Formats: sequence, structure tokens, C-alpha cells
Amino acid sequence: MTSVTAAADRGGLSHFDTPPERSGAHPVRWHDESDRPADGSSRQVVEAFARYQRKAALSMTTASQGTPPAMDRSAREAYLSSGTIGADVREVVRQSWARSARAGVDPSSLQPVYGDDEADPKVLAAVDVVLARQLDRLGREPISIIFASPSGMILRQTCPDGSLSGFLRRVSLEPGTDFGEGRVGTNGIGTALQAEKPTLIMGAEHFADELTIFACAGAPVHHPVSRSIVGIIDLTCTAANGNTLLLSYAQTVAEQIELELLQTVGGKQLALLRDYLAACRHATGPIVALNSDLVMMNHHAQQSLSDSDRAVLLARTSDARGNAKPTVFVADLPSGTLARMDYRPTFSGAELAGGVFRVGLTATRKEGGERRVEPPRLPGLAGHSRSWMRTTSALRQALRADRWAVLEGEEGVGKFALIRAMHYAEMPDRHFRMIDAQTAAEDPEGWLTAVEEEFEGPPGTLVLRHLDLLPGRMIGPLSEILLQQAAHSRNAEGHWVVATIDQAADHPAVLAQLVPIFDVTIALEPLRHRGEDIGVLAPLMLAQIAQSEEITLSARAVNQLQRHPWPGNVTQLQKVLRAVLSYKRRGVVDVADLPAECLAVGRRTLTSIESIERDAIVRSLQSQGGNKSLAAIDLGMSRATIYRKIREYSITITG
Ligand SMILES: Nc1ncnc2c1ncn2[C@@H]1O[C@H](COP(=O)(O)OP(=O)(O)OP(=O)(O)O)[C@@H](O)[C@H]1O
Repeated sequence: MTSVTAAADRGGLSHFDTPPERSGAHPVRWHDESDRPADGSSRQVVEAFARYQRKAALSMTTASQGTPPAMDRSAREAYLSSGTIGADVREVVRQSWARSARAGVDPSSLQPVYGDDEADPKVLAAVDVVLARQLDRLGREPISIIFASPSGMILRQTCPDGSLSGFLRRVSLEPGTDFGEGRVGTNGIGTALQAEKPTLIMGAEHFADELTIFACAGAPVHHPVSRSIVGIIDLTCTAANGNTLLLSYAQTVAEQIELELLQTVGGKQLALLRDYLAACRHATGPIVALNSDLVMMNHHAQQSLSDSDRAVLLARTSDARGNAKPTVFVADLPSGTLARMDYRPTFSGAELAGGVFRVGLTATRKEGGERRVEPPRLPGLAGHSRSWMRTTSALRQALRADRWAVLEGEEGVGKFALIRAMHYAEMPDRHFRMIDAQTAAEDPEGWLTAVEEEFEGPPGTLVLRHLDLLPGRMIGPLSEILLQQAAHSRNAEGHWVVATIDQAADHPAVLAQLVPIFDVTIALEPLRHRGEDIGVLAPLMLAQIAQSEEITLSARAVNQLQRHPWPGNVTQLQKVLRAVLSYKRRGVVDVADLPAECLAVGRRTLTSIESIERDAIVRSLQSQGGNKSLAAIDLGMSRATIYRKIREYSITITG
């Protein structure tokens, strides 16, 4: 082991001990007060810095080892003048330069942007503890430790060396400045955030001229449980002193902050983490753990599922949230895969702390495009998910066996449409009547009489729609009528009675007194759990509403619709398609043509204020070509806030 003596001797940086092949320079200090930058022209500053670098270089031990191959300034100049990328430009840098150029960063003039950022106080407290400890160890080493938010805003900066501090101030590397890549181009903070991994940016690899005098190593700091990025640690020193040790040091500081943060994690989160890790240990498939604050997914869930499958899977998991009993359920994913989800609750003491889902995936479409057996057609309706087929087949069996049924599902999910289509598909010659309990309160007597008269009329289907809305005082009388009829009319000449209820409604008396009169309860799943159906439903409905085949949906638009949670189900999808048709009558509807509400894929229903805010963000992002910084300015919010809200509302930006 080689130790970097100058640093370790002072009791600091001893963790820089490295194998010989990775050993490198130790940080240097100003040797002479006269080297300190004078307040003067930038030329003076550059000269002062050059002097400083030269001296720094002299005091280095094994500077070049462990350092990315030095890239001379000509590669950068060639790129900036002609867009030519030299062979010695590292991939991470070449990608970052391209992003910086696309974001319109001016390489010849650094234009720092100042602002506020909402910092998590727990994270900042952990950062402060670790930075104070590091500062003690650094003594007066000319190295700066910076902490920036997930959007690149500098929140903390320490530098024990006054001279280096002076240079940092000149480029505004100080709290309150946004060092996101889209603002100042390639740099240790913004580029590491983009790459989501530790990244070293050396001298001329920086995009902006003024930053090329520095070496910056950025290491993301993760939340110890969720592993989401809570900020970034950046170590900055002179370009001549930069090497991979700087990166190791940044990673060490980031890890120390994570350890510090771990102390603040509550019992519930730890309990969930414990169960999640235990599940991951034996996992051969996706594992998802969640509570109201946290979602954790193993590598399998992140890598092997498409975005739309993952969105549907998460939507399905959130339905079991808060359940204190183990449950197993099945979800159809948009790709045609069937997910069997085994949910086990997690407890912290007696308190429910969340739950872990072990997911088993079964491909339902075989290679070679083997077709499924198509169910009998239901006129005017579309659907081919397993869930849809299970429901339609259960309802068909109930009809054929004269078994009275309750069809339950969320509002607008298509309960009534399905019963009506089933009736006309199976017994088109028979009488069909719907009586809506929503109107029962207006004329209770008349409503009950209508039900009685229906039973006296010709046989057929009687739908008692919205049964959960029946006023309490009418439940007794209706149950008497139904019980009496149930005793007589279960034969081919009788009535097939089907009721619809909203499963979200609070209707204990209906459940206790009326539902047991029916033979079977069948569930029609919310649209968000039948993403596959959207692929056939949306084009069909678009053509139906437009009464034309001149307008179609692109595959990307369908994919986007499949990712939406559809709290208002098919009715909401219908409204969206109507809205699209109000401004586009022919051609191909693409993602950009969809209303703002469809560009967000969230797991929960938003309040109206939240959806207004979400729509405003989506509109602004659209008008700014997807540029989050510009959208933030447009909306008068900080970049951190827009990033948080984009995540919170699960807004996707497709390019
Ligand atoms: N699978 C489907 N294919 C085509 N259209 C559908 C389908 N499901 C629902 N719809 C249409 O969606 C709209 C809403 O359906 P419907 O009124 O049956 O929902 P519901 O569940 O009975 O709603 P609620 O309980 O809120 O009254 C209707 O216009 C219906 O024709």
C-alpha cells in the first residue's frame, strides 16, 4: 500500500491509502501569499492561477497515475469550433458536451444562475456533520468540498484554503448557484447528476472556459433506504492536482453522509428495508416494497420490465397498500405478461409499515405470435386483456345459467356497457330494461313500482344500475321484491337481474341486505389494471367518436395512454379522445397531441389544485421543448421544485 504522506501526516485523508497503481497526487497548498489572486482583470487571475498550478504541480508526488488520460485543450477547441470529437475524449465527456451544447450553454462566458432550492433539512444536517469532520481533517489543503441538491444547486461549500476560495468565488462556485449541466455545461456536479454515478471532470473536459482550470469529482449521495439521489458531493481542486483519488475521496464523503442519514431513518422505513432486503436475497424476479413515503424496486423490476409494464405494476401494488393481511393477486401488464403478485405486509412493532410484493411473471404471448382464442364478440366493446376476458366470461356464464349477478367496479369502468352488450350478444330478442337507483330518491314509490312492473312484464334482463346509491329506507322494500322474484323467476322464462355497484362507495347496508340476494359478484377491473385493453379500446373509441377512419393513434400515443392511471376509467378516456378531436380531425395523433393530463403517469388521484399545477408544468415543458430549467423560469419556480414536481406527478418527457 502506498500512502499519500503529506495528507496522512496531518491526520487527514488517510483513507487515501491506495494500491500502487492507483496512488496519485496529494492536494497542494499555496506556498506563498503573493500567489493569492489579486482583485483584478481576468487575465491577472488566469496568470495568478497558472503560477498557483505550477507550484502545485511541483509538489505533487505521482500525479499522472490513476488519472484519466490527459486530454489536451485542442480536443475541446476542435469540438467547440467544428463539432469534431477527438478520439481521446472520454464517452462521458462527449455525451455531456453534446447535452451542454443542446442546452445552449455558452462555453466562452459562464453565466451562473442564482436561486433558492428547497433542501431537505435532514439531508443538510447530515451533510453539515460530515463536512465539519472533513474540514477538520483537511487542515488547510487547497481542496473544496461542495454539496449540491439533486438539481445541481450548490447548498454548501467549504474550502480551507483562502486562495482557492477566491478562484471558486470568481466562477460563482458557491452556495446559491446552479451548477446543473444545463446551466454551466460539463462539470463535476451537473455531469455526475446526469450520469447518476461518480464522475471526474478534468480541466479541459469542462465545457465552459472558466472552469477548465479546475478538476471536479462528483459523487451522488443516495437516500440510504430508497437509494434515490438526495444530492451530490463535489470535490474541486486545481486541474493539475485532479486524479481518480479525488473521485474516491468524493465517494467516501458521499458514503459518510449516507451513513449519517441512516441514523435519521425511522423504524418503519427500516422495517420495510429489512423485509425488502430479505425478499431480494432469494428473489428470482421483481420485488417491490412500498409504503406511503417510499418505493423500492430491485434490479429485476427496474431492468426487465418496460416503462408501461412497470407503471401498471406499481398502480396495482398501490391498491394493496395499507392491507394488513397477506394477499395474492394477478395483474395483466400492457406487454401481455401476467404478473402474479404476492403481497406480505411489513410491521414495525404493532404498526403497519408498508408491504413487500414478490412478483412472478408469465409470458402470455408465445414467440411466433401465437394468437389467443378470441372470446365471442361483444358489439361495440373492445377489450382483450386476461382480466377483461375473465370478467366477460364470468358474466356470460351467469347469464346462461340464469344466475343473478352484481357487477362491481369503479365509476366509468364500463359496467353498464358490458351488461347491455352481453344481453344483446346472447339474447337479442329479449326485453332489456335499466332502472337507475341514482334517481330513486326523487320518487321512491314510483321507483319501486317500476321494478315490480318490470317483473310482471316479458322476460328479459333487468339492470339495477348504481345500486349503491339507493337511499337506505328503500333497501328493505327492494330486498322484499327481489327475494319474492328470486323464488319464482329463476328459469328460462324469468328475468336475469344484474346490479351495478361502485366498489369504492361506502354502502354497508346494500352489501349486507341486497348483495346476498344475488348469486354471484363479478368484478370489472379499473382501466389502469387493464393497460392492454387501452391498445384496442382507444383506437376503437376514437373512430367511434370521430365517425371516421381518417384519424388514428400513433403507437407512442397509445403507449402513453397505457401509462396513465385513468381515475375516471373509460369515461375519462372518452373525454380525452373527444378533447383531441376538438383540435385534430385527421391524421395521426401523437404524444404531443394528447391533453396535458395524459402526459403524467401517477399512482394516485390528484386533487384539483394538483392537477392544475401538473397541467401547467406539462404545458410549460411542452412549450420549452422539454427543457426543465426554462420551464422552471417560465413558471417562476426553482429548478429543484420543478424536478421534484416532475417526479411527484410522474411527468414523462419524450423527445
Ligand atoms: N370495453 C369498452 N369498449 C368500448 N366502450 C366502452 C367499454 N367500456 C366502457 N365503454 C364506454 O365507456 C363509457 C362508460 O361506461 P359505463 O357507463 O358502462 O360505465 P359504468 O361503469 O357503468 O359507469 P358508472 O358506474 O359511473 O355509471 C360508456 O360510454 C361506454 O360505452
